[in-house]
This record gives sequence, structure tokens and C-alpha cells, in this order.
Amino acid sequence: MPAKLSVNLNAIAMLRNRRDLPWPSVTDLGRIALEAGASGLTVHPRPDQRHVRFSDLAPLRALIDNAAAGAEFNIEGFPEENFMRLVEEHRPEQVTLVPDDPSQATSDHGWDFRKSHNLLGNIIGRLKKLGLRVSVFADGDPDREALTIAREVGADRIELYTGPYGGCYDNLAEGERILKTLGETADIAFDLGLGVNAGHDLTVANLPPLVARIPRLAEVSIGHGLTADALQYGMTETVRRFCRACGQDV
Ligand SMILES: CC(=O)[C@@H](O)[C@H](O)COP(=O)(O)O
Ligand SMILES: NCC(=O)COP(=O)(O)O
Repeated sequence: MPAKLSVNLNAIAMLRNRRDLPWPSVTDLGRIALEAGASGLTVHPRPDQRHVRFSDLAPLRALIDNAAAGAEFNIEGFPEENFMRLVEEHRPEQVTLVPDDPSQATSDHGWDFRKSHNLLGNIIGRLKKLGLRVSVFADGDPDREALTIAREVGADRIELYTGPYGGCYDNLAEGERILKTLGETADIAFDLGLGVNAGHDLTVANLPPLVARIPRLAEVSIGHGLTADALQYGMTETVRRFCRACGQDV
């Protein structure tokens, strides 16, 4: 089955937040994305709300509840107590745990599973009691021992951090080298019984080699590159292009 596309709305929210006005509407663009074939919506509510605001979550939850069967809400973030309250309130189908410090401009690394063993174990235990699928952000580092810890603490999936791969748009040889390590990391994760998602700086250009190397990739979450294309081609056409780049027949 081709990888599913979850559209990350953070970049739309960031544009909206330039003014004290309600447009561009995060909910309306989310609706267009779902109607165009996206399988879900992703938000990363950062503590300072500089992108998605906490008040965006309820209308997005309602939108997904009224969308085609199987549409999913994915909420990403560092698991501090405020984040956990948001997740408890809005019950996403998937929670993606990232090790971000609030001062980070954007996500730029996966978990150190050895150091975060106890934190992740406790948090994932709480999320499992809510019945939520949990994905954990992971570097493209084929470190079996680290991924074994991810499995032991209860993660269902890893999300491969593809920032370094996306950054190689002008250095294809380096991109191929990174793709190799992403693929090896995914192979180990599958072997351990983990599912594999991917995200960060993915584009219509770099998705096809990624899904060719990792054919069992479950989901990609994409915001920055997709929003840039939506400005040029419109959200509907852009979502279709990204779905096709995932190998979907749309
Ligand atoms: C985990 C991840 O890679 C995404 O959440 C990405 O960081 C997008 O978040 P921003 O749009 O807030 O940078
Ligand atoms: N989990 C990654 C994500 O949601 C989107 O990241 P980006 O495409 O905005 O870099």
C-alpha cells in the first residue's frame, strides 16, 4: 500500500499569524487538503503558539471527524504537561513525540532513546491508556540497540527525521548516501515490529526515491514544501501531486 499523506498545517498557521486576522484559514485549507485526497492532518503546536494555536485544534478535530472514514489527526510535540493536556482533550489518532526544546526554530533531530528511555516509557504508557497510536521521531541512524529501546518503551512507529535528506536538494550524491541510511534504519525498525513514518523537508522531488527505497512506509507528514507548492499550484493540485509522489493513484 502506498504511503499516506498527512498535511502539516503549521506553515499555513504561521502565515495567518502575521496579522490579527483569521486568514489564511487553517481549517479551510485542511478541508481542501482532505477533499483533495490527503489521508490526514498534522499539527505541531509549539509552546509559544507561533505556528498552530491551541485554539486551532478543536475545529480541526471536528473537521476530521466529519471527513471521509479513516482520516486521521496527528499531533506532534515534546511531551510536557501542556502538550499532554492537548492530546487528552483532542484525542488524535496518532501522537508523534519529538525531542524539541521550546527555543528550537524547528525540529532538527530525533530522540536519544538511551537517555530518554524513562521519559518515553512513562509518556507512552499514558498515551496507550488513552488508546492512541504513538510514533517517535528518530534520526536516520541504523542503530539497532536504540531502535530496540523505542520498541521496548511501547512506540508503535518511528518517524524518520528526513531533514538532512531534504537538505540535499542540490547535492544528489549526498542525498543518495543519506537515503541509504534512512533505508537501513527503516529495515531495522520493520524487523523489530515497528511501523515507519517519515517527515521533514519532503518534496515532490525527493519523495519518489524515498518511497521506492522504503515501500512499506506508512505515512509522510509534510508542511513546508507542500505549502510552498500550494502558493504556486493551489492546495488541491498540490495535494494531488504529493499523493502521486507517494505512489498513490489519484
Ligand atoms: C517533527 C517535524 O519535523 C515537524 O513538526 C516539523 O518540525 C514542522 O514543524 P514546524 O512547521 O513548526 O517547523
Ligand atoms: N513531521 C514532519 C512534518 O510534519 C512536516 O515537516 P515539514 O514538511 O514542514 O518540514
